[in-house]
Amino acid sequence: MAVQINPSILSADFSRLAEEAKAVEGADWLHVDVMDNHFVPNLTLGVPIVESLSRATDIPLDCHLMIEDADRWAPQYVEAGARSVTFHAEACAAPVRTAREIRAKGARASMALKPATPIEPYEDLLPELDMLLIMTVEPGFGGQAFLDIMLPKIRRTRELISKHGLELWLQVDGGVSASTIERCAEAGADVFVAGSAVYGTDDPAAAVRMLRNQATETTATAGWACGH
Ligand SMILES: O=C(CO)[C@@H](O)[C@H](O)COP(=O)(O)O
Ligand SMILES: [Fe+2]
Repeated sequence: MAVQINPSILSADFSRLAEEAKAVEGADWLHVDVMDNHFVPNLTLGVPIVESLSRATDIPLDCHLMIEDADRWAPQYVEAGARSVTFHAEACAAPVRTAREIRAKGARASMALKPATPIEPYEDLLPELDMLLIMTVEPGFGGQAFLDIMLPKIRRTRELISKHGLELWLQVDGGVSASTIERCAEAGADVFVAGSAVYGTDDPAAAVRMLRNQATETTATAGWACGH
């Protein structure tokens, strides 16, 4: 029953991605932010770099697609080596079909919600997913301040997961750091993405360990049970 810490390479040095992956050995997943300059006002990387990175590291890749036309692209990221693929609800025309395609190709299927997107309309879809990502900043950039106003949504999502008895992981992404991770864990998150709080330090592996300890301690005393 362990929490998971996923460093985001958005805050790493893009010219040394393989080394930056080694710098966080012990992390559960490597979080890869794919941005297309349409869904979000920023541009990062695509399928060829995910392919190369998946060959360069043993840490499984958790691809967060901040791109339009997610239905078309999500399966291609599984083929590129991603073990988990997250599409945005706001960018996906057929989330059930897309989630099933991701799973059929052998990866974990995940859906993300921007801060203004409520969870309630998606309650019936949750069994189709392996993870739900609640954005705790507006997507597009690393290093933004954590949005406390997302805590009630995390709490409501955890309640829905419990109500339906699902094995769904609940990920938070954006502004997660030593000063915010406990609030997220207390509200019900069990998978934590951290970019600047990991790669912005001198010792990224130590930052991962510290975040893990904090989240684990909080989870142990929180009123909900971590599902993995
Ligand atoms: O998806 C995103 C941003 O859109 C994130 O994954 C960021 O990379 C998180 O960076 P920090 O807020 O942790 O610095
Ligand atoms: Fe992300």
